[in-house]
Amino acid sequence: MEINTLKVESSLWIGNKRYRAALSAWYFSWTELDKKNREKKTVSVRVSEVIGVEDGRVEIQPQKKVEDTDRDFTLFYVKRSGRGSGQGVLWSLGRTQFSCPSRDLRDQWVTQVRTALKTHSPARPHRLLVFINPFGGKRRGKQIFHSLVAPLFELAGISSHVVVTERANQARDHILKKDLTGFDGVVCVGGDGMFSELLHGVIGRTQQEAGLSEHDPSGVLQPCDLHIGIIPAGSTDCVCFATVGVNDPVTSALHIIIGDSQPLDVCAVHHQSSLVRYSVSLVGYGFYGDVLAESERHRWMGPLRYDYSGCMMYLCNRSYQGTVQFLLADPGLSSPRDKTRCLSGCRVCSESTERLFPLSDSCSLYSDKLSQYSDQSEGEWMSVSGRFKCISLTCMSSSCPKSPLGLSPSAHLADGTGDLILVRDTNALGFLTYLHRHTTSQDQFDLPFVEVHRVKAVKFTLPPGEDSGEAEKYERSEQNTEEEEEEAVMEHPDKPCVHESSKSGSLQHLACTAKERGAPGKRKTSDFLCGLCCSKPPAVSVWNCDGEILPHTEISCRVHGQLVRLYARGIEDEARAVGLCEDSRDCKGKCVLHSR
Ligand SMILES: Nc1ncnc2c1ncn2[C@@H]1O[C@H](COP(=O)(O)OP(=O)(O)OP(=O)(O)O)[C@@H](O)[C@H]1O
Repeated sequence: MEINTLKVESSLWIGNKRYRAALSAWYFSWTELDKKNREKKTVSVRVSEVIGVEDGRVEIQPQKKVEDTDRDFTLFYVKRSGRGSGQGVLWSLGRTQFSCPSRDLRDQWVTQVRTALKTHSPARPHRLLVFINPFGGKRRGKQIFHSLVAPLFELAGISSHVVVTERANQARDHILKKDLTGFDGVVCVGGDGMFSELLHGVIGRTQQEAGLSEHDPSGVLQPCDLHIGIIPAGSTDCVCFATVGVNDPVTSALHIIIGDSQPLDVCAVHHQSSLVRYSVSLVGYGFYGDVLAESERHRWMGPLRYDYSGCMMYLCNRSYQGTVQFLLADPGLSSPRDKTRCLSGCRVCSESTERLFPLSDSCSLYSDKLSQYSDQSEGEWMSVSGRFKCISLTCMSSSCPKSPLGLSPSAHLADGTGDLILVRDTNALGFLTYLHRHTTSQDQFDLPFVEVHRVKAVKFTLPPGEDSGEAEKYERSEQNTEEEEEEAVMEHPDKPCVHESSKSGSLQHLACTAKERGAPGKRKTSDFLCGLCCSKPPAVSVWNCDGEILPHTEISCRVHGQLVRLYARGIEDEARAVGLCEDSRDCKGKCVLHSR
């Protein structure tokens, strides 16, 4: 079998220790030998996780240094360097310098490793379009890219075209309008807002090219070939956290280099027959909408604004009336309460690929765009009416550092479904219990006022007679305080704001307007406090769609299975990732995958 075919095998030295090294199609392994030729520990690196090989003794960090000796070569590879603050495994750049007995042998090793990389890692990107938001997070995007990421890309032979954005939506517009021939993927250096720009650009462009309308709420969308990479550099990096397991620029860069590919479900949100926005993590009404709206008024607080606004909105103790209709997913496939986790190599997601794209061959996964829903009947629509503290739809667990298991711990990244969580009106203590359970491993769905459903589509309507234009009114009432806005803009002149009139761009207008409302201590908070703190609570909330406020209250959502692909592999199970070599016939179980 090819797996056992050795490309090259010889004695090599690391320092003054002798090793028996072997390169097969899938692994580069080296075993320390003692003076009596007895084997000691073996280190084994998957060829797919080799970043590059260089002649001589090479260092790239903190600065590139090359000592061009003719019997040495340096191997760079993915090294698992422990657990991050979340669920996932931190990656760093492993480096080992080998010495050969002769120059010929050195050249043979280098050539064979490079050939193995070409043959067995075909999905690696060669050319990337990188967008850096210089204002994201702590404004370290440029520094993060140039000091941590660019040297890795260079080592791996990836050429990158870098665009430092000068305005909101520049990245989205660039992807929608410019010639992208030759690019294998697009990368953002920023937070969830930047990711969302790339998501909208990539999906929009793909639909344009396929001649499909994004505005039909029940239409099928063409899955996107262009991969998206995320280098986390924002104040919220939830999508990166949920798809890689850690928020670490080096880990993400290494996933991009080796061409990891994680399909992702996307929820399309429509109002009547217009696309409003795409979401991958949260579409939330009630509490989560109110917290976002409130937090936008306190941007000057930085990331603390979310905690502050969460407390304020909790104290307000609001609830809202409405009707939620939902289309159930097949309960035989998985359930939001089955206590499973969607980890790297998830069985439910990989079986979903076959179910969502049954006519595709493995080389061209998305060759038949219409296969996705062709064999599915719509299924059964259910309806729930009442008063809700919050309504959330999430296409992924939405785990984040504050909630390591997330909004829906058993949600899948790529099974073509979302989890709908309905939290009915309850007393303040009950709701606090629900919220608190997100920060522990206790089951937040095991409460009498909470229900969760795995769904393919959702519709929300207000009670008859309720004004469906309330979200717009909510916005307009905010615009009345123009003087205060001007002051806020004066205080944050470096956050330019672009107002747009296109359908999807209108959201940016809303978000921008909210961003402009940052003046501390000048706002009449009484409009927003209710329940415990004020007399007239609002009848209608707003929708929070991946951190943006939607301009409509009555919306419909449909999950599009595996619509985009990220340079990621889902959350790695540490035990499996750093475990024994899978090639047990070669190493007889003694081999450890990469040193730590
Ligand atoms: N040059 C720019 N100037 C102003 N805004 C920009 C610029 N480039 C991108 N943006 C916008 O800034 C928003 C926030 O960016 P990003 O997500 O990278 O950072 P963040 O700190 O995580 O954001 P947030 O403020 O939402 O927490 C995005 O919605 C993006 O559209």
